[in-house]
Amino acid sequence: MFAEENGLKGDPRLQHISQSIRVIPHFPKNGIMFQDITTLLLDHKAFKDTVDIFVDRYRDMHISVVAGIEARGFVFGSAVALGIGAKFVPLRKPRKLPGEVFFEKYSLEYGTDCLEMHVGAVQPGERAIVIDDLVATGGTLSAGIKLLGVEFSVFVYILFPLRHFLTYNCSLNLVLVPNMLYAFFTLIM
Ligand SMILES: O=P(O)(O)OC[C@H]1O[C@H](OP(=O)(O)OP(=O)(O)O)[C@H](O)[C@@H]1O
Ligand SMILES: Nc1ncnc2[nH]cnc12
Repeated sequence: MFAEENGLKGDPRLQHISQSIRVIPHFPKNGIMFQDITTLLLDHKAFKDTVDIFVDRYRDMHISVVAGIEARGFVFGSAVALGIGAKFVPLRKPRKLPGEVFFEKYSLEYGTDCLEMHVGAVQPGERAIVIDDLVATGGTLSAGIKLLGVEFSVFVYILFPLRHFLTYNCSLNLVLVPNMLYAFFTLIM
């Protein structure tokens, strides 16, 4: 579900947020159009509007877990968690979490990686949202969904503050995880 189709059509905040993202060609390697959200973070209004839109949407949905994907999902996810009154659970890159972990390996647009989550961070039946800045191949998001949903049978709502425009259609196919209930919400088409 896109923000524009969900009551935010014509909302000037969306265009401002979109314009605050810098695109850097050929980073970190040739052919990648890197969507740089650090410029959004420099713009207080764009950053606040981004968080507010997600807080307004998820505030009254009985969400008790916001899982943020390292590293950029931490920035947006922790702000949304505070706003809706949920706990924040970091989904981290390998060998960063000190306790016992569940893990999921995945492939990226420029390599392979793995996500880990602390055992005990989420309880069966909790409702969670997974937050990251964008989706490219969908590998990272898919790993995040599996970490939460399959292990704990949680309801998973997915939102991205941003998304990778060029490969979006491909991403949606790849992130579908069978036998799970989840919904997408994105800000920018
Ligand atoms: O849809 P995908 O192909 O999986 O790519 C999307 C992921 O790639 C980026 O993170 P990255 O792994 O570069 O790590 P970072 O946030 O630490 O920079 C981005 O923040 C997403 O997490
Ligand atoms: N094109 C892209 N821009 C920013 N982060 C990314 N992660 C994977 N692909 C990316």
